[in-house]
Amino acid sequence: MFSEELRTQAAPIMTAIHDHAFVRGIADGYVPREALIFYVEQDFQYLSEFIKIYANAITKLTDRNEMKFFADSIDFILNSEIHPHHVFCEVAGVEYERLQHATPTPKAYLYESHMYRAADTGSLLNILAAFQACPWTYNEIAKKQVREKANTNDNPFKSWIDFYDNADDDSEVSLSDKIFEWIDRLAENATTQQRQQAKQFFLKSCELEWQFWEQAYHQEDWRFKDVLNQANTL
Ligand SMILES: Cc1ncc(C[n+]2csc(CCO)c2C)c(N)n1
Repeated sequence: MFSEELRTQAAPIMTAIHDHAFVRGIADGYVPREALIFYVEQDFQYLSEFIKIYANAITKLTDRNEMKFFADSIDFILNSEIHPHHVFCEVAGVEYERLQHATPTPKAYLYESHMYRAADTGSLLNILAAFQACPWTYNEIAKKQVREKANTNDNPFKSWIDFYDNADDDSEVSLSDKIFEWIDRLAENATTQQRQQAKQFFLKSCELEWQFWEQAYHQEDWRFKDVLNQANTL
């Protein structure tokens, strides 16, 4: 199965995500305040682009069920995905509204551009492969933390963990499992070259998920951020 190949090849990246200091911090109940703020600022920007890319993907579909999947995903990001941001803001003691005007950092910009590049190929297989790192890695993080019983009442991130553990639990099959099934159906009719391209999109997105945690933990920004910000005011 193609999706098994994807999971197997992404395993070292998934392990590094589980072991990342930010992700361990969520399980342990402590993440430095600056890291939380940086994450929310960048994730807000990233998710706004994500919505636009999903909307763009709908234009490539003819099947109503498939359209519904992307429409539901847009609804989820707009209306539900703000909850985990509120959790981080509460722990950091900052107002969410104050974090909604950041300039995308190099890694956020790279991840967004990577998704647009997948969309530009016009291939639904590439789009789903590039998207899939997002629900897959978050669901894996949450499932592992629930198995480790990290979501105790005294963990300030309890509701973050529960959110990503339950987010796709309204049916037996999780959202990321459904996307993997969809990827498998498309891969059956794809050439070896098309499958390789989709795999590249998936694996790079997985690395970019790791990079997203990393940049927030170390607050990695543009070296000449002041120049960029100044240009906005002129
Ligand atoms: C960098 C980054 N990656 C993944 C998510 C989580 N996430 C965003 S949308 C979605 C499901 C809908 O497709 C999930 C699980 C995030 N917030 N930020």
